[in-house]
Amino acid sequence: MSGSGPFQDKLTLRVESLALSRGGRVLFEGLSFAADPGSYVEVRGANGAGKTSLLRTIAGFLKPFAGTLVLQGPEDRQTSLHYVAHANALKPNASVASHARYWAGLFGGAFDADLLARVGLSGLEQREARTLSQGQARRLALSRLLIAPRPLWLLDEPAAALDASGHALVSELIEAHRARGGIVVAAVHEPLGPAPSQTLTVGA
Ligand SMILES: Nc1ncnc2c1ncn2[C@@H]1O[C@H](COP(=O)(O)OP(=O)(O)OP(=O)(O)O)[C@@H](O)[C@H]1O
Repeated sequence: MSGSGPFQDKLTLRVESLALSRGGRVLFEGLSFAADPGSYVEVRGANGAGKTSLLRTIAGFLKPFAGTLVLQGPEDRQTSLHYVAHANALKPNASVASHARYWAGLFGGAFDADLLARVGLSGLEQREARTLSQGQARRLALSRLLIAPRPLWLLDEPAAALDASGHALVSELIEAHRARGGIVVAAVHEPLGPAPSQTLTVGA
């Protein structure tokens, strides 16, 4: 799929002969791929293969052991991407709405109760995060994707803990983002639904 929306021509990701290491051990080497606007890259691999490490490297939190990783776009890396980690990183005593307001301030977006409805959290706005189910907490973590538009989404097992409607939601979010010219790189154990433009297997 090639994007044609607001992110078209905004960002490209080029990875050449990438090698990553953690704790003095090389996880994988020789990984090359490119992602243009509208791309959806699925990252597969066994537990411990290095999927999360790859996402964290693209996000700029880890340095490659070897190779090059170039994110080319008009803005700097941190304002070009959303990284939704495996852990939801919610504040236990803060409400659903206050998380959304906090992210709106942090990411430069706007709080909008409709977006909480879009991720299936209608009626839960005043609930503290510690009282949410795992799936509801995952939906809240994903809501930040809608709060501020950013061209690159790095998603670590985004559908973890989600029910069938949650899986459909993740698919819809990814397809809509691609249609706007966004790029999605997702670490998964099972296919999410949308046909990937590329599937990478790390640590094989
Ligand atoms: N801080 C760390 N120090 C040392 N080793 C680490 C550290 N973090 C992760 N590792 C190791 O790096 C390897 C890759 O971990 P990573 O989380 O990237 O794998 P993954 O493919 O995402 O796994 P999973 O499918 O289980 O989520 C693992 O062997 C892990 O034990």
